[in-house]
Amino acid sequence: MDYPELALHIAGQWRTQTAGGRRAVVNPATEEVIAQLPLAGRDELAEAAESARRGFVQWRGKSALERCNILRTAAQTIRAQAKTIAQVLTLEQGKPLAESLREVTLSADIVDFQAEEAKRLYGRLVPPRVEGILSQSVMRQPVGPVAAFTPWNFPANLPARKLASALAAGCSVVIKPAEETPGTCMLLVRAFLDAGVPPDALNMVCGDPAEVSSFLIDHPAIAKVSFTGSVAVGKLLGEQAARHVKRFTGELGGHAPVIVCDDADFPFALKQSLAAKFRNAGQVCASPIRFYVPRRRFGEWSEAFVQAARALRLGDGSDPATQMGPLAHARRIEDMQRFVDDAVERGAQLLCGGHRVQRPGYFFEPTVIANAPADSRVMRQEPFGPIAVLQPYDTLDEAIAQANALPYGLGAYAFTRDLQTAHRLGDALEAGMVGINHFGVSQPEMPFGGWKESGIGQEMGAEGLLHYTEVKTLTVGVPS
Ligand SMILES: NC(=O)c1ccc[n+]([C@@H]2O[C@H](COP(=O)([O-])OP(=O)(O)OC[C@H]3O[C@@H](n4cnc5c(N)ncnc54)[C@H](O)[C@@H]3O)[C@@H](O)[C@H]2O)c1
Ligand SMILES: O=S(=O)(O)c1ccc(CO)cc1
Repeated sequence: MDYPELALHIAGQWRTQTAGGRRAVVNPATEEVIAQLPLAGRDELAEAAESARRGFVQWRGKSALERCNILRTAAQTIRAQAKTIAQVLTLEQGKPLAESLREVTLSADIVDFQAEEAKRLYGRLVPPRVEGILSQSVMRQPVGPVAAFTPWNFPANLPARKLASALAAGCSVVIKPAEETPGTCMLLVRAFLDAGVPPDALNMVCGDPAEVSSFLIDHPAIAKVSFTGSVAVGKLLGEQAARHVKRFTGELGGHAPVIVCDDADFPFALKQSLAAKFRNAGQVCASPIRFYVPRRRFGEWSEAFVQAARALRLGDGSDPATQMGPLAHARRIEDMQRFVDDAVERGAQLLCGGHRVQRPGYFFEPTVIANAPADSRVMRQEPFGPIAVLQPYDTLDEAIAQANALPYGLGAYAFTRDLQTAHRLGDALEAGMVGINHFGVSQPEMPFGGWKESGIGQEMGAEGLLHYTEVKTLTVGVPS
């Protein structure tokens, strides 16, 4: 598999020689260096922001239909190149190739959906309350140049969400993908530019994350900030944006509960839960973490869960036999170990896993913990890895209270065969996305976003586009 030569896109040029030095990109399955990433210096960041300012004027001047057609062409290119992009994604991020392929084709679907939504950015005509007014309208206009920051867990999907919505709304973008996984984003950016997005309307930079985000958020050309990543960093960037009263969307961390009801179809719930838990090695913001299981069926659930977790085949994502790949980088391994050790020290039971796999690559065993005390770190912070926590409960009220007890609210799930219980849980669970009897809450047509500390705003769906717009009212009176 080939990994491309990396370049940044600044002020209409692809640049391989930049002022900020270079950083190695590593294959997490082998720990081998696969490329050198050029990093932007401050002058180049300023060039990118100024370029976005010019690009905004050009891009917002195009009709919605024109923008739609260009974005749909980009989606076609992404689909046509899906296999190549997926291979690059697996090389830099580690997930199994089939997962990468699905992610890339879904990214094309996200672009298509937002492209079509561009044509439906409707306004309203409001009857005037005084005489002499010809029209009183409410409209949506693009917010302006956007600074977008995406992490390494979905190197195609997360840039696609931001680029599709921002560009569909008529905004220009400076995107900073994670330095661990820049190749996939570079191929997406290329697809948009080849499709006809003006070169100044789409810049891609990399560098030191804190320096780049700080520089761009403060830069006067930037009107909106969109960030996906941890709650801690989201708060920092949100605060910085707020100081300039700049618009901010944050897709932050979660700590998703799963309530398995007494009446659930256990084999079905188990199969779905295992697939959702260990997909992308658990590095998914809406990944299920806390499984609440009726006490009388706890042993049955735990045994089956552990057996299936132990049976997972770990390996290089490019091997078709691999079911779970490595973690994205070395820091994640250290963090997993801290979560496990802390839980065990505080009295939780380690049912399986809990250690780094002794082989090259950042592999961590699928890990199952039971009866973790509420003050253990794994019950308070997102592990963002292959760790599941199994907790018994006595009443559904108690399970709901525990599910809602954390200051996060991204995904929440439940399994039940009873329609009334399904609706009760759908109403009671405090999360932006609730899945009953399934985990597929991330769809191009549906808004994706968190409650509480899990975020602000949504991406995808019709709502996703609105966050890249400002409301303007226009009142036209009779000339004299
Ligand atoms: N919501 C998500 O999809 C998502 C994705 C990746 C990581 N995370 C969270 O991040 C935690 C730690 O991940 P990590 O070990 O890579 O740590 P990290 O905080 O160093 O990096 C996480 C991501 O945020 C970016 N980032 C970090 N500081 C930034 C800043 N000041 N400005 C702009 N971007 C910045 C990084 O480039 C990376 O993409 C995870 O436990 C998880 O909670 C969340
Ligand atoms: O693969 S998807 O289910 O579409 C998905 C889910 C969550 C996230 C955010 O971490 C990205 C993609």
